[in-house]
Amino acid sequence: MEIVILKSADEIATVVGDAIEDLLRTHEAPVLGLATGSSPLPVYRELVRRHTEEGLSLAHARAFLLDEYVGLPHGHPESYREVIRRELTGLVDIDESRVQGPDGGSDDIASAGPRYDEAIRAAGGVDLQLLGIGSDGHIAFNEPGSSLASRTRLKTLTEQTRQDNARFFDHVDDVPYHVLTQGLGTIMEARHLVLVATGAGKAEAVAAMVEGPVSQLCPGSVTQMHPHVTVLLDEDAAAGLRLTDYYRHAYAHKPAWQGL
Ligand SMILES: N[C@@H]1[C@@H](O)[C@H](O)[C@@H](COP(=O)(O)O)O[C@@H]1O
Repeated sequence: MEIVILKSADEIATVVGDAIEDLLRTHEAPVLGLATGSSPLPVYRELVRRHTEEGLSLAHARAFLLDEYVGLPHGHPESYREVIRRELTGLVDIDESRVQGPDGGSDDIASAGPRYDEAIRAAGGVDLQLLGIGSDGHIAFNEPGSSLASRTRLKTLTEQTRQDNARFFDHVDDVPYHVLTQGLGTIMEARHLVLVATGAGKAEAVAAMVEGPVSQLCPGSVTQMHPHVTVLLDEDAAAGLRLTDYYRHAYAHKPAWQGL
């Protein structure tokens, strides 16, 4: 696991933007894993900027979302599929048919998860998966207690997550109780995990994820078992870590050929 501590969310967006640009320029059929929440937004703004100002193309890419609310009507402005359209895919040159999320509006939620995992597999798997982390250590919508081997399936949100996400809705009562989320096992199959966390509110979750035990109590900690993980933090989000001197030292001496 590589820990990169930078000064600001904009600096993080530049570094992640470089990694995504490299993937887009070097792969014929790149598959991106997209996350929602506020943490990846600066990265999306940077990709839109590179597309608009520098001609970076996403037309040959495919994209899969991490998760989706269950029960919101198709096209609901806070459904994650709509959020991604608004923040990224509708602003660049990727055709919307190449962007897929778990079908939270399906009449058959029980089979929607396995179907989604199959779609990711059929596309060749995710090359680069963007991730954020919830204040309780969840990634995607895998709440504490999630099986570390889980596949895409229905989960029930904790009340804390419903409260955290209430800011996007008129009222907390409007936040769905259920979601369809890629499982931790599904996420772990992506070839490169890129997790972004900023702000003091994430410091505790980041410390548990990076330096705590691998445990379903902190679902993000499963990423310690992945061979290629990059965690990008600002100073506030890194404040609870113990090995920061080493992380900075290693990044300062990183061989250029390694990329992210
Ligand atoms: N399902 C999403 C997660 O993918 C995201 O990581 C988390 C944190 O969001 P934020 O980045 O806004 O703190 O929110 C939601 O629960």
